Amino acid sequence: MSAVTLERGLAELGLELPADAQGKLLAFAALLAKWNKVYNLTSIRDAGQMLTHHLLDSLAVLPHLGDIERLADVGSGGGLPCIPLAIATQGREPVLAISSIETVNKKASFQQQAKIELGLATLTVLNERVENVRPDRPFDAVISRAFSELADFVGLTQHLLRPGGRFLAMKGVYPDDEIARLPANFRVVEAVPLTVPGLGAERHLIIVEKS
Ligand SMILES: C[S@@+](CC[C@H](N)C(=O)[O-])C[C@H]1O[C@@H](n2cnc3c(N)ncnc32)[C@H](O)[C@@H]1O
Repeated sequence: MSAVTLERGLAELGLELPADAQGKLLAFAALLAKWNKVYNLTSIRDAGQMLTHHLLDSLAVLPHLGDIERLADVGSGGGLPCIPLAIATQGREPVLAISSIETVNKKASFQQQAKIELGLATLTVLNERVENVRPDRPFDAVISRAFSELADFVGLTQHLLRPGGRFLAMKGVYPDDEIARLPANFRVVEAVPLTVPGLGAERHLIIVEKS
């Protein structure tokens, strides 16, 4: 994993991160690579691809989160995008509290270990099915990456959101068919094309609101 490639990628994304963030991102990638053998966290084995396909891909959404204070990442697997986002927003004002929701115990345990090793105070890991999560306070936004099709995503997570809150779906090519299948009371308010450095594939952030 190249620190230079990461630095270049972050610069291409226009991201200025806290001083220790790059080191923590590289440490997270190393943890993923190490525990992948045991926990089967990702099909990606190559260190360079780990950087582009996971870290930079996760961070590409950061400029589009807005000034939210509470974010839930649903079906977060090995901690994507929540752990790169938590690393990148340490020390941010207002504080961004991120709850990671993952049903598979070994994946949630990996995230909990990464949270401790990387000192991510703003990250909470919930080993639950999203359907069973009842937050004390609703979230400003719910994000997911490779979780489900749009209609299932909004259906399974709408109980987490405050009124006016946003669903943020990280997708590849523009998902016309999935958007067409959204229930009538949900609408796409923005579809942001994302360019992930070194990825060479289409990415979109689909932002949905309940009307
Ligand atoms: C394809 S993985 C994607 C993981 C991660 N977001 C990523 O981009 O690498 C989907 C994850 O959703 C989790 N999942 C599936 N159904 C879930 C549910 N109802 N509640 C919480 N997590 C769920 C699975 O265990 C799996 O880890």
